[in-house]
Amino acid sequence: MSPHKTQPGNKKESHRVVRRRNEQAEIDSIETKLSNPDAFAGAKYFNDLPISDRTKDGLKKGGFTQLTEIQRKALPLALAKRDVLGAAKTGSGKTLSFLVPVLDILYRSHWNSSDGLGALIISPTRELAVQIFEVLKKIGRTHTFSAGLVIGGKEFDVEQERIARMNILVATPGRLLQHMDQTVGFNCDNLQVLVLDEADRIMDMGFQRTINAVVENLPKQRQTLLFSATQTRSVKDLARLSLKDPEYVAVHEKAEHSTPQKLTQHYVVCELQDKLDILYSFIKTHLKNKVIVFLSSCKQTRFVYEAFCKLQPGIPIIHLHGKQKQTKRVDIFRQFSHSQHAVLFCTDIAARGLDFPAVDWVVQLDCPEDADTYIHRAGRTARFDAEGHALLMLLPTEKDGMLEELKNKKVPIEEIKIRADKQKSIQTQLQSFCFQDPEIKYLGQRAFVAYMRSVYLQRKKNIFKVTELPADEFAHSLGLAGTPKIKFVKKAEKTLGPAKVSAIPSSDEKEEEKEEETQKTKTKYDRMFQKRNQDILSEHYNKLVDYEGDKLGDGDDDDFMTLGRVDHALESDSDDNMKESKADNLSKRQAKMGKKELAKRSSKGEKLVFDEEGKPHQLYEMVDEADFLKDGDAKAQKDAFITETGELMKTADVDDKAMAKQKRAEKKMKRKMKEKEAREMASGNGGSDQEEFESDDEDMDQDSSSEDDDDQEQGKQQKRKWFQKATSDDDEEESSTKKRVLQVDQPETIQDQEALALKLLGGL
Ligand SMILES: Nc1ncnc2c1ncn2[C@@H]1O[C@H](COP(=O)(O)OP(=O)(O)OP(=O)(O)O)[C@@H](O)[C@H]1O
Repeated sequence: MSPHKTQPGNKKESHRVVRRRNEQAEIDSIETKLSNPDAFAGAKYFNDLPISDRTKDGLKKGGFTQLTEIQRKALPLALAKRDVLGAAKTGSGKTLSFLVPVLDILYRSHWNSSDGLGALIISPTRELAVQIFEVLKKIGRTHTFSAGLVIGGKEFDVEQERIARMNILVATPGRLLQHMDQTVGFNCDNLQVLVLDEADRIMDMGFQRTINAVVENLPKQRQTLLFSATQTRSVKDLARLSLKDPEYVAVHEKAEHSTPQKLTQHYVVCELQDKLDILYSFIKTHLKNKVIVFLSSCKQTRFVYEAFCKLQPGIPIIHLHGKQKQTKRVDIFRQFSHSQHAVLFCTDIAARGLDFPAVDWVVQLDCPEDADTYIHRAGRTARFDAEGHALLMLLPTEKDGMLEELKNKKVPIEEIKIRADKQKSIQTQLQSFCFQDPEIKYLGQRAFVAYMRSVYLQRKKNIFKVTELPADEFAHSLGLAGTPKIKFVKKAEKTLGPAKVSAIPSSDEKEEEKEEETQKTKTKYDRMFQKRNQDILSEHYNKLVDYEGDKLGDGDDDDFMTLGRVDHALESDSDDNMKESKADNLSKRQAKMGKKELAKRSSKGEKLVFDEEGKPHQLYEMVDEADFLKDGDAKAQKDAFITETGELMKTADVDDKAMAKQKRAEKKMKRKMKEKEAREMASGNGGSDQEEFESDDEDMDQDSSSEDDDDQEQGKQQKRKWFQKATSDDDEEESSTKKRVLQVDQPETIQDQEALALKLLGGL
């Protein structure tokens, strides 16, 4: 029992009163100790610090006993209600450096549900917010605060309902501001603590204005804690705006290296076209490891994921990128966290802050944009006091520039060579995947363009040299038969091997040029395949067109480069398909022409026979003359054929006419029914219940689709994602939505988590 605790003095004193008195004594004692926070500079354990028994209990239950360096330095100051600007290496324990003060400061203020919002934690990404929320749940379950996640990706009005009741919120900037603007009853006037986590990333992601607007809505009299892994200028700017006389806590500033001590770091210099072979060989030799592979775009991530799944290397493969639905991303985060051996292909969405336990290797397949991004990516392994390895793949053209950057940032990294005998080529397999599966080929093309684009867009031109990339070889290494044509929207005209790069001179002219380009690239096949109902290939092609359409919304890849012409070898395919297209697939032009005119213009049908090699021949070429004459002379055979075919056509014509008549009758009937209903409505009788119900359903569909519009992958409503596996995102989504309706015991979605957290943390 703590020294400040007392027993009930007399029977009339309720346990509640005693508890209150004990709590107050504990709080008084803590406050006294915190009048000199420097006295705790040498603390080793959480128990040595002046924090509440409840928080200590939560920390113990969460498995946290010993302090990390940043915690030792930042906690006494933050607990003493000072503004803190904290900077420490990745994986050094910054999260607890602000969560412990948040809980304890509210506790010391006797915060309860009627006091409203007491602490606000802002994180740049949803994943990170979820992660912070989970740690909060872990250590905060001994308190009685209510806590919520405000990260978008779920219904705004549901959040609106709950947000006003929360004591602690973990939020992403955009969604938070939306609530500040639109949610009546969301009041931050009492806010005690504001936390800005991953401040460097908040700034990198362009949230400066949003944060400024959020801060404007907060009371000036508050405590602010700002944490960051790197101390950039923009972080200092942010600190100037939001902190008051802050205490600077930069624990690793004087350290020899900026990366964790137990992180072993290597780089390998290789050609672009060899990267996937090296990656595959690496994975095959690390099957008993947990590996994260960073790529530079969502499209590459998807392609490499799909292709490697098909290669079946013998280890679970998952992928994470910004185009996945929020729930899917959270699922993947959990799945990888709980895996012992797995490979995660991902974009930089997973580079900062995410805390996957026990990652053995971080492989940077594509060069990071700068040394800070390298440090963040590599920091996904060797966290806390664990060991880890990082491997960076550099192109010969990237080597000097990137190594110089890393040296300046105090990153100790050494070169290793790949043993040629250990390297296995997967190019033939990728080629055959692309050949057999147009979807893989399509993904490969997109990956190619996305990679080129990402290199082109890099700011550091001394490292990233797009014109020196071996475009053809790279395309082949992805399994593509030809190099997709790409266009840069930029001043100078450049050519990448045979891949033509056309130019758009200035932003003013951009739109015009774009239009022109669109006109130019509309070949016969473009036009033909835009008619959705033609054939399978057209559907495949339409996806390309659809995704090009996506570009406005997704802002990811394609507004800078586009696939000018698609390497499908479509010509013969499409001609055949056109021949086979049925009458109801006629183009508008053909339909206008009328059947008779069309019949006049079109050539007569020919009967062809295919030889063993698949080559077509006229019928007579394949028949021996003697055999042919057995059935009578040529003229007689011709007459018999015409009579027989004529009869068949007559029958077919009768059937067609009967069918057309029936359709007309059905149409007429429908029209009459509609007219009748309209008359009834006008005379005051509403439509049937059934109809009302159906139209409600339609609205619901529309709502649910718009709810997902942050996710470009969804593309067309109701349309199955073409690149998915049998257990697709859609299926999972659907089942998780169903689950949401049911009472859940185990938290599976963010809502479940929140509900659980409410139970655990709060007494609403
Ligand atoms: N005192 C502690 N005792 C044991 N484990 C700890 C302690 N503090 C933090 N950890 C663990 O160390 C890991 C890294 O912590 P955390 O995510 O807070 O680091 P970070 O500094 O925020 O990293 P990043 O900059 O990458 O976000 C987590 O798994 C966390 O559970």
